[in-house]
Amino acid sequence: MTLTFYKYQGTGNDFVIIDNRQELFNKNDTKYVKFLCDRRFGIGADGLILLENHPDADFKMVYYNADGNESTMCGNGGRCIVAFAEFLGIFKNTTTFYAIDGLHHAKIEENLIHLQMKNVETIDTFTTHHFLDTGSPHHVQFVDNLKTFNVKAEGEKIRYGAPYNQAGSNVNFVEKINPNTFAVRTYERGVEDETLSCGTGVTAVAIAMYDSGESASNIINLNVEGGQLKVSFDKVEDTYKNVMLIGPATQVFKGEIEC
Ligand SMILES: N[C@@H](CCC[C@H](N)C(=O)O)C(=O)O
Repeated sequence: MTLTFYKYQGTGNDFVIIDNRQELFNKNDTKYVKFLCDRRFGIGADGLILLENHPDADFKMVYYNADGNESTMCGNGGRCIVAFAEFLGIFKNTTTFYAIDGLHHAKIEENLIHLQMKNVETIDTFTTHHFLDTGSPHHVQFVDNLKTFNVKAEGEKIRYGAPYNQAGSNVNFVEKINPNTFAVRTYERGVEDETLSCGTGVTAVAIAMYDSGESASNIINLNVEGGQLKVSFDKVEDTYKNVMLIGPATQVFKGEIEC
């Protein structure tokens, strides 16, 4: 049997995406998902996404990390699946879909995907870092010389260390470029390496920078290794609402693989 797949990337965070509306994909085969994401023996990706039917929305997103395990929300994957759903003709202009963290609204304007992320109420602030959940858990920490920083080695120590331990956290290292712009490099849990971009990660960085007074702007530019993203939000009392992750998402190729 052959499996048809699509490859997408959003600022260099890359995904295998499969139209699973007929529910033919075996969702419990962790080893097979890991194989599809393997860059040497499989197709190669940071994660795999299934597009499925949902009774109350245009579609449902199911996300797996490259290690083969289903995980929490993926912001760049969310932007890519919106582009894929539009390509399939599921919607025009605006859409709503379900992901593991609830309902998301999205639109496509001038080739950019605007994805509404979940509200953020809690930000834990420490002397060295911030921790918050933007759909996935994120540790946010300033470093000097981000360009030459060893993201994999330092990220791995934090991801597996206390208080995160085995459950882990994604780890974002940040440098301020100007009051509205931050450079970010992310170590991703479940990929267990640096990726070129992390959507929930830059969302966490933008909110943490505003919350800690590093930025007074509610529209923040994020420079990641794979390109540029924007995050906007409104702070209403103590909650960050209307959180939007904005950036490109591109179909790279379509293929078939034996399964
Ligand atoms: N690439 C992602 C985050 C994916 C989830 C993460 N690896 C986790 O398991 O927490 C993004 O763009 O948000």
